[in-house]
Order: sequence, then C-alpha cells, then structure tokens
Amino acid sequence: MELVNKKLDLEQFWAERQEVLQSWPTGRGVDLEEAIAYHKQLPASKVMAKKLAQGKREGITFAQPRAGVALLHEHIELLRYLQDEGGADFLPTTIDSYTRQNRYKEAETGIEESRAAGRSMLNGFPAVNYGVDACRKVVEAVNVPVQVRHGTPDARLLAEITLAGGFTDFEGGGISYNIPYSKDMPLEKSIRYWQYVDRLVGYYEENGVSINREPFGPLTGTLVPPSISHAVAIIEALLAAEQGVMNLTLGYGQCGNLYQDVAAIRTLAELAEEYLNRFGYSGRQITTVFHQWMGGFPQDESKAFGVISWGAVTAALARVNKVIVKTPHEAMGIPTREANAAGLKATKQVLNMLKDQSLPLTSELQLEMEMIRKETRAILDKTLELGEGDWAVGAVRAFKAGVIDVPFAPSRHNLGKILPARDNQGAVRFLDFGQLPFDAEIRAFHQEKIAERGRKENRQPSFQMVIDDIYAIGKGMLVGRPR
Ligand SMILES: CC[C@H]1O[C@@H](n2cnc3c(N)ncnc32)[C@H](O)[C@@H]1O
Repeated sequence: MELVNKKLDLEQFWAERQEVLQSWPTGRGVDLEEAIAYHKQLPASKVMAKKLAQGKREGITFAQPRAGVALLHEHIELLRYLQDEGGADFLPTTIDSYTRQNRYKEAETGIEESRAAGRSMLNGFPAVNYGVDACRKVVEAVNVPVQVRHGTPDARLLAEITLAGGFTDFEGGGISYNIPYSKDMPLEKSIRYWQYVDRLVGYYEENGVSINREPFGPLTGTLVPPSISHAVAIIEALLAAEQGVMNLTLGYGQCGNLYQDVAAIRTLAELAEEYLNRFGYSGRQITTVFHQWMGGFPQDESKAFGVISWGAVTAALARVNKVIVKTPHEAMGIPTREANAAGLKATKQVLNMLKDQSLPLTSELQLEMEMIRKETRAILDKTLELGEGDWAVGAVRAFKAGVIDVPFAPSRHNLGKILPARDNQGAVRFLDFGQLPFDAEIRAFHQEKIAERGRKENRQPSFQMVIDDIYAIGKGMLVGRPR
C-alpha cells in the first residue's frame, strides 16, 4: 500500500475495519454507532479533552500516573486507589507488553496465570482480551478521564476496543510507538497503522465525540534533545490532524536542566500551533504533557523522590497542562499501588506550592527557546522537502537520511548516528550531529557548550561523557562528572 498523508476515505476505512475486528474474537463486541452513543452519555468530568480544556483555561497543571495490572478487579481497585489516595487528576490504563505486540494468545495465558497466582503476571492491562464491556467497567468505576497508555506499533484493534469501551484518550503514534519500541517495524507500516487509529478518532469527532490523542513525547527517554522529540511530536500531530483528530496533547520527556526543559514545553505548543495552522489544520485544541525523568533512576527511594520532585518543579514552572508522574519504585520495576500514590502525592504537593510562582523570561530561557525553534524548524522543513510536500513520506525518508535521528533507539530504521551529552549546566547538547540538517551557527552553539564542560572537567569531549551522563542520575547527580 502506497503511503500518502491523505485522510482515509470511508469506503477504504470500513473495508479495513472488517479485517481488524476479526483479528481477535473480542473485536466482534465493537459497534461504532452504539459506542458513539455510549460516549455521549459520559459526564464532561470523564472526557479528557474537556477536562484538559478547563485546565488550560484555568492554568492548572494536572497529574497523571502510569498503571496497569492483569486482572480486571485488581486493575479497577488500583485505579480507584490512585484516584482517591493518590489524587490522580487523570488515570491511565497501561497495556501489557504481549498486547502491544498483538500477541493476544500469550496475554490470555497471562490472565490465567495471574488468576492462579492471585497476582499480576502481566506488566499491564490486557484490554483486547477483556473486550469492550470490561473496559466500560473500568471507565465506570472511576470519576476522572481514563487514557490508554501502551507502546503498540499496530494499535488498530486496541484502539477499536478501548475507544468503544469509553476511554477518552489514546497515547502513541506511528513514529513514537515504533522507533523506541521495535527492532524492525518499517515506518511505512506503523505510520499507516496509525493513520487508521487517527481516522477512527476522526470518525468519533465527526459524530460529536471528542477523543484526545497524545503522541509519545519521550521516545527512548534517554538524553533525547528537545528538537528531536518536538519534530516527531509535531509530525505525528500533523498526520493525526489530516485524519480528523481535533484534540492533541504533545509531550516531552524531562532532560533535567530547568531552563532547557521550560523552554522545551513553551516552544512545543507554539511550534505545534505554527505548523498546524500553516498546513490548514486550524481549530485544534493543543495541550502539553511533561514526563518526569524517563531515564535511569536511583534505587534509594528518598533519592528517587528528589528526582520526582525536580520533575514536578519543572512541570509547574513550565506551566505544562499535564505531568506524568514517576514512582520511587522506578528503578525496581512495576510499582506497588502505595509507591505509585506516593509519587503522585509528592508531585501534587510541589504543584500546589508553585502554582502562584513563575519563572521570569530570563536571557538564558530566551536563548534556549530560540535554539529549540531553529533546530526544530530545520528538521521539520528538511523532512517536508524530502517528502516533496508529504509529511508521511517525508518522515520515512528523513529517518533513512538521518534528518530525524533518535538517540539509543532499538529500531534498525533509525540511523543512530547522533550523540547527545550534557553541558556544564546539565542541558542536553549534541556531541555528534550525525546527519541532522543544522547550520554552522547551531553546530557552533552546541560545540562551545560541550567544550566549556570539557574545560571544566579537564577532559576532551568524548563518548565517555555520554556514558557518564546516562548513569549520572541513578548515581545521584545530573551531569556525569569524571570520577
Ligand atoms: C514508559 C515507561 C514507564 O512506564 C512505567 N510502567 C510501565 N508499565 C507500568 C505499569 N504496569 N504500572 C506502572 N508503571 C508502569 C515504567 O515504570 C516506566 O516509568
């Protein structure tokens, strides 16, 4: 199938839906007209796009955890606990890894093993195996919007079932849920699968139901420079808008330097609006989400709370619409519900204490914003040129050429030539630009910033800095100083 950034026509979409809904027995439980009616009876307090709009109007930064377990009643109890004890403003349903790879048979086994063991033997909620009615039990058991969080390159059936099940937000995208999650899924395929997902959301929107879409901002979550994640997020927003998506939350994973992270959030919304309007997609609701540090965490729970709180401070000062919260069990694995709630409570304490404070627009902040604008525009404009005006084709060709290049990505479709490293203040810079389309001014800026660190550490900038930075936060630092 020739990839083209064009809204799927309904004939094509209906035909494909028959095949998608037959790929697992629970697909038979999806009735789109009935699902639209179900959504229309949901209270506004449970509709993500509406609550985000209210938060954006009132300048509220909402907090949301990640959470998902194998058994339906345990998952419901977990979400209720995170809502009531943790104070979650939005709830997730994190989907298990088998489901993310369309391996529903193994997910089924995982459910049976969990029942036998009396605890979750899956690392998330196997929504496809449970089907529409079970999803509705989850949505009806809580009082806040629930979002599907996962990492699925082919999320067509997962979207059909969870959206019919009353979830009002769906995370991911054809690039952001491929490059960081798969070894060998061609971008032509994953982008095309996500055009289906977005066309489904567009169909809900055309029938009066608002479903929010959230491209996965952090990507590999390890020292990803803002302009790289912004370029991917904005391309996914443009592809989604073409399919009729009207509500988008664009994301960014914390890097750790305050000015750079605040600059990243402020430029993300601004650049998204700029490109969406430039390409004729006006009237979209754009919100932002900040992910607390996505890289290696300290094992020590007190130190982990330090990292979580620093993420909360940055989210508050960036005035981001939503912050995704980490837990003090991050270094160990799936958190207990108490640890998950603790991360939420620490975050909300900081958000509440900072809601009446703001960060002045200092010259450092302005410089970081200007650099991110220049870099992101350079990547996006080159991508469109490679695509000869088509964003989907451009994205595929940009990755092949290394015009978009995600650090530490497992995908063989990612060139993997760039190298990030922190500068002396911990901001993430480029040690190696790979094939990125950056001019001499941008390159000189990064080279000087890293040279400054080299002078301070009395060592030549090298790959060793990258390695030191990857382990730094887990060891209680930000910049990976030499021992
Ligand atoms: C994107 C990776 C992030 O998702 C988190 N995560 C993945 N699965 C779950 C899960 N089932 N419950 C809570 N957190 C989870 C993981 O700890 C990491 O912070």
